Amino acid sequence: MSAQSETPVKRQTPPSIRARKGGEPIVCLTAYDAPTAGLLDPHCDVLLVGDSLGMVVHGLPSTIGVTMEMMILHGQAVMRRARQALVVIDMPFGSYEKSPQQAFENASRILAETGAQAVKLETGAFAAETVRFLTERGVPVMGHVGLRPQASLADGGFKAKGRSQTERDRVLEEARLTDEAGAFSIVIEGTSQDLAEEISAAVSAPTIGIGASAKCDGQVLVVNDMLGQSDWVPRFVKKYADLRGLTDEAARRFAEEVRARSFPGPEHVYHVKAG
Ligand SMILES: Nc1nc(=O)c2c([nH]1)NC[C@@H]1CN(c3ccc(C(=O)N[C@@H](CCC(=O)O)C(=O)O)cc3)CN21
Ligand SMILES: CC(C)C(=O)C(=O)O
Repeated sequence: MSAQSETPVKRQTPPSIRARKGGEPIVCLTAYDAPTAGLLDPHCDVLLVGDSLGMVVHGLPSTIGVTMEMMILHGQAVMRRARQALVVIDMPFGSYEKSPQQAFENASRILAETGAQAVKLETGAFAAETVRFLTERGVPVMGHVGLRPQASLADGGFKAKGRSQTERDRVLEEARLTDEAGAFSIVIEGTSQDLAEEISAAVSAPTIGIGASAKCDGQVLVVNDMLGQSDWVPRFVKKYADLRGLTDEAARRFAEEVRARSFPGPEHVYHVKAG
């Protein structure tokens, strides 16, 4: 091999992520566009094209209005820059609930049109049959239990889970069913630490927490939230940067310089000789 040739990168796979159960924590962030995917890829095991993009990128009030077309378009953008991370794409509300067949049609379309390696489904008890149908047919599935944003209409908002024993038992059962149906990993969102710990111990798939404590096999956050770019964040978010502050200050300085006619300067002007 010549010195110039690029070393081929080995990409994470559903089995390589599954093998991380109880081992080195799985690092996951959401990504919705190509440049962000390129910046995050060297640091992450998994990049999730979450349906949170409806709220974070498109300004929708919830994830209910997100479409297959939106997921595919953003999935394609992320796949153009993700090199070694496993890329997982959310199935939007309405694309998988009707039947396992409907789920397979839409999941296979997402995989074929984006080149991503797996899909994620919010897995209430009803979804166990669907997860099995997909995994048996070659579609790697990430499950998602606890606070399920696509259930926000039925729940009356985004509600953390695990407050009553009945609710704890139900979420634990949903995680067990998702695991038995063959999911290669399971997101646990918005639960008490006890419940997250109990689920993580009960399932064979690695769990990836968001607002579910450190007692999971990995962690995920919405990238715009951890960069300090969102105007509102759930309380489980830690901000690692202040992009709102940086953006506001940069826009303010640009406006000031345009109004003062000090931008553009001589170095930003084309000097084309006449003739
Ligand atoms: N920007 C953003 N970040 C996210 O993490 C995120 C989204 N959007 N959109 C999709 C889902 C929705 N998520 C949410 C949305 C709201 C709460 C929330 O309001 N939590 C309350 C506690 C609710 C309760 O009392 O049970 C909180 O105070 O954080 C939590 C997760 C997580 N996901
Ligand atoms: C918050 C993560 C887990 C998610 O499901 C999303 O980004 O939609």
